[in-house]
Amino acid sequence: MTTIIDLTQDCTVFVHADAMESTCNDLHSCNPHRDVLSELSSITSTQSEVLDTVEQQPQQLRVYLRVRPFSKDELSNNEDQGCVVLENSQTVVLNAPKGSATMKSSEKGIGQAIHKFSFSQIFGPETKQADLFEATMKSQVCDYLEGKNALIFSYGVTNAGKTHTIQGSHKDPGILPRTLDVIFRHINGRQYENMDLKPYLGGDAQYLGPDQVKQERCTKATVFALLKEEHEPPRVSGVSSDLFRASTGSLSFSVSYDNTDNTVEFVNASSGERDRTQFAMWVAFYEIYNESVYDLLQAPTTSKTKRRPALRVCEDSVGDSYVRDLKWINVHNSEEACKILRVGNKNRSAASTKLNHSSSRRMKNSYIPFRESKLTRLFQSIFCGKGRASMIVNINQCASTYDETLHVMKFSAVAKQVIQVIPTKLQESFTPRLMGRDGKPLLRNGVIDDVALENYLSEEELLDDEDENDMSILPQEDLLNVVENLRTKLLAERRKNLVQEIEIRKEMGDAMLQQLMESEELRNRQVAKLKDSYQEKLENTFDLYKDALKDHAYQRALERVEDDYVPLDEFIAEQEKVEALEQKLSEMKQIMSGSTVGSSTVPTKDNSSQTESISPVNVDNGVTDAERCKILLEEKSALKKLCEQKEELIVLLEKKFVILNDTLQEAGERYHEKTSETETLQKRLADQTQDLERIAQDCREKDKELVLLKEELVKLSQKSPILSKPKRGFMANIRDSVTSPRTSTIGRTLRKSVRTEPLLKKKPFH
Ligand SMILES: Nc1ncnc2c1ncn2[C@@H]1O[C@H](COP(=O)(O)OP(=O)(O)OP(=O)(O)O)[C@@H](O)[C@H]1O
Repeated sequence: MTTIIDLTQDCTVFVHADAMESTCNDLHSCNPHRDVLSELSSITSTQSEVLDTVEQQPQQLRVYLRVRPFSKDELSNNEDQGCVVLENSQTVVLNAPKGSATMKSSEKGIGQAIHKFSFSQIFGPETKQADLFEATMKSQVCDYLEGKNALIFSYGVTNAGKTHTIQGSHKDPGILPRTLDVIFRHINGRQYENMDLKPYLGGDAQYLGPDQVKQERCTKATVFALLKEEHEPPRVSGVSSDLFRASTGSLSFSVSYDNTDNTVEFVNASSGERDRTQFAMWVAFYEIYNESVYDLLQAPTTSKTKRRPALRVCEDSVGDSYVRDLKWINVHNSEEACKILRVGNKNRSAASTKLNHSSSRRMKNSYIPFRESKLTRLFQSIFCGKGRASMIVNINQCASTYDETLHVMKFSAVAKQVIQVIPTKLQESFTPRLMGRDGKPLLRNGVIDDVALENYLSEEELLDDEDENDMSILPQEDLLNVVENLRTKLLAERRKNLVQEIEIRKEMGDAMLQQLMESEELRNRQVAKLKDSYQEKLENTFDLYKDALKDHAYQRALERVEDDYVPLDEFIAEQEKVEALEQKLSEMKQIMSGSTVGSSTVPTKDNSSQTESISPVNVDNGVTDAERCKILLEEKSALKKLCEQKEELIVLLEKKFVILNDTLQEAGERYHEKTSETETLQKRLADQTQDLERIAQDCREKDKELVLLKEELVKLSQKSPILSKPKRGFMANIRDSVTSPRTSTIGRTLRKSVRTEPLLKKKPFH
């Protein structure tokens, strides 16, 4: 199987080409489960004559670099800044241009501005398509025709030359049409015309019945019909004759499968064997987009809203991955193969146009780890040693895409490292077998192994949709059994799951309730604590404010008293003045009433003028009575005003007096309180002084007693020194304590007890 991939930024396109070799014997056997490859007889061909030295390296992955030339536009846009320098055929140096993120980082001391990479081989801008094919693909195509799997893929940023390298143009074909051309040149005249030998699962082939063959023909016609509306493009054959000259003149291949162990071995070509070999060539074309696999030979849906059906990736019995339900088309020449390529490209561009119109275009691609991607799964076996892989890294030399280019180079370096460390596995059996988890086949001699099946249908297996094995390889009856078994198991699993779910829900509910209650209680406790502390703080603050207000009011009252203070003498003098004036006023009123009574009988127009005219001219210091009266009236009103002011002042003062009185009273009360407290304390002090005196007195008495006792002791010891010796009683101790007070602890203790005991008995401290 050869797989050629165009690994673009957003999707990956695969073109599979499977060539199967077989003898003409047994080709019409219709048993689809026969291990057809084991029946293949040897085929002959001439062996490859020229092998590139680079390609002889035993690497799993060969990584080539192709640098495309600048376009005219790029040159006029100053994209040529010497970013890519080819040191030799295997080493390239990348120089970060000014303004690139790499240069900016290196200026900040992060990373470098110059990077060096080495490849299996580097192809510069001047490399022709034919030269690239010769140098990279020749030996791989040779291997493929010998029965080995091959994988070729390109990787690079957009506009780097991937499509040009893989597909090329009609005038300048890339490695895919060239490969097809070489293959068809090689199998020319030895093609197996019937369509009844078809690729099956990951790496097998199966015979088809007549109905299935009809179906295949119909499918092929349908696929080709998709191109009918197009103008027929110039035929590839015109170019392929050049190709033939360039690439196949000296090339010939041979391959043989051993009948017993299916190993592949080279067989020296002999013309007789070569004539008996026939080839059937099948191609498929699909893409992986956003981790979904789409068949590009499937006619696109006409509906604007309906999505393309995605295909599933399955594993066969030996663990080889394959795309299930993928369309394989039997092709007989490179023209047919290229038509398939055009159909796929057409469907691909139709799908991408539709995608651009639909909202799903704004869908963000989620990151899929390389190990778990569909791409890795599909080509795992090749990366693990069941074939050879080549990666062509495509780059442009533009300064504006330098950072992306550097990223591609780094990725390729890593990919090479990763793939090289995957251990090489031996070629495994091609027999399609479904293996259980314990490694035993599920089907032995057409009978299902119940134990193996039981193990196989483990819970995990049932639930894992992605990794399921393909049951379609079992016979129909067995399939029914498997389906029945699965149904029973599924029901049992569902029941079990339901019970488990109910239990888990209950457990979770209980746990949550418990947690809720606990947290509620904790919260209540915290709230109560907070409430208490706030209450306390509030009360303290309230007390503080109360005190502050009291002080303030008291201060204000004192200030006001000071402001409005009038000395008592002044006040009395003022009052006397007021009284004198009032008296004078009443006298004047009397005088006035007398004069008014005398003139009231005579009606006049103007009372005041009348009064003036008829009043006697009472000359006193030159002022008439009328004038005096007027003055007095004015004085009276002035005095009245003054009186009113003074009365207000008196009221105010009285109020202040009341306040002052209260304050004084309060102060007096406080003073009394303090005085009584002081008295109590003084009394207590006097009591304690008396106690002290009494104690001192006691001490003095005790001292006296002690002196007496000492004297007595001295006397006693002088009188009877012999008697004193054996008597080590109380008195002896006293003597000891007295004679050696510093050294005897007993003495000290005794003195202490003698001194304190009576005191304690007499009056205890309180
Ligand atoms: N080696 C080359 N020699 C001459 N022209 C080339 C070469 N490689 C690429 N080109 C031209 O550069 C342009 C971009 O190439 P191509 O379309 O193959 O890039 P790409 O990597 O497939 O881009 P995308 O990922 O966007 O499809 C095309 O016009 C192509 O013809």
